[in-house]
Amino acid sequence: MLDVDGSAGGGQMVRTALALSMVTETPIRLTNVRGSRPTPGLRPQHLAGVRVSESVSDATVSGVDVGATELTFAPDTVSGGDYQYDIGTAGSVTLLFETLLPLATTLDEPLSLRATGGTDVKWSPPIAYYERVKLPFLARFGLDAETTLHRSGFYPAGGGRATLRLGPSSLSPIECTERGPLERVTVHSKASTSLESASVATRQADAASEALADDGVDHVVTEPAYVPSTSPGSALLLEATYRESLAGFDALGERGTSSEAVAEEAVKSFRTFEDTSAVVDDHLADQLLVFLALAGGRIRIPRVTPHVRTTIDVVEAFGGELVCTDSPDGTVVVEASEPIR
Ligand SMILES: Nc1ncnc2c1ncn2[C@@H]1O[C@H](COP(=O)(O)OP(=O)(O)OP(=O)(O)O)[C@@H](O)[C@H]1O
Repeated sequence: MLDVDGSAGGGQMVRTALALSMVTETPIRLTNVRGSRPTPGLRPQHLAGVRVSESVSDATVSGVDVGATELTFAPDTVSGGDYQYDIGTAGSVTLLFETLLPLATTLDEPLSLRATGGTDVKWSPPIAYYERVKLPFLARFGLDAETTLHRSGFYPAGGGRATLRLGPSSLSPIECTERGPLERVTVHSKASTSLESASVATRQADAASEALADDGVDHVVTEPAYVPSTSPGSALLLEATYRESLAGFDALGERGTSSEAVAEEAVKSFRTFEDTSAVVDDHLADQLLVFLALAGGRIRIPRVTPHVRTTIDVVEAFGGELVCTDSPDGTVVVEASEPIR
């Protein structure tokens, strides 16, 4: 049984360890789960990841409870088919998808997961980021995956629903060290129907469009959407298309924050990224590493964030090696010098 020490990180270490355990068919013992967080141990959204992984890989597990700081997970074979999971809170649906996404590389038949929870919640990829940035980027390297949004779910009630569908995939090496010129930015804005009278989605889109126009950035704005949801909320995504890459910059509305401030937050992240030569944004950077470790290749990321560091630690526990080389302009090239398997 492989020991994976989670003391340096949070939920992402749990998800990455589960995914690599299933892909490599390696039983694991996870210790010091979410050791660096103020409330260590499994939270409901991490428990969801373990439970779904248990179902799809017919795993034998022990120690799986909210608050558990140690658990064992011994997968059998991953089976395709249709699965469902209700996180029960506004816990992130996309982070639940994260646990299964790498399984596309090992599947013999399609797999789908219909999940209920938060689709646009803090500290996780909003569903539009998944649909417009992450999955299209990985599709370029052979990942067959798509998401369908059935209903948006915001904090605190959640109640959002989305389906992830995976097809058997064979990845080519992720070689991506130059992004090429910016071709355009696409602005996607949505808000709950209850916020339509305040024109929230429209104002977010207009403010983002104005700021991009001031910067002389070629951009298009998709029709602002008003969507049914249990709790009110709003989300904005700037999808930046470069000749060789995609990057995303998102922000969520919350009580006390103006629509214009939401736009400003997303535009500011885009401007910061534009000032670098990185190929992927800070979030895709850490989310891609598991695929880099499986497929091989090299990517240029903005910097080594704590999430990047701890994902590299998990990859190393599974026998892979990701080497970071600093570039003179401050970006970092991560190379899979030793892919897993
Ligand atoms: N705004 C965002 N857009 C895209 N991705 C995001 C965004 N915010 C966070 N992420 C991604 O979500 C993941 C969050 O992982 P993290 O381990 O912090 O979360 P967690 O499972 O909620 O656990 P914990 O509660 O321990 O922090 C990371 O991959 C991060 O890059």
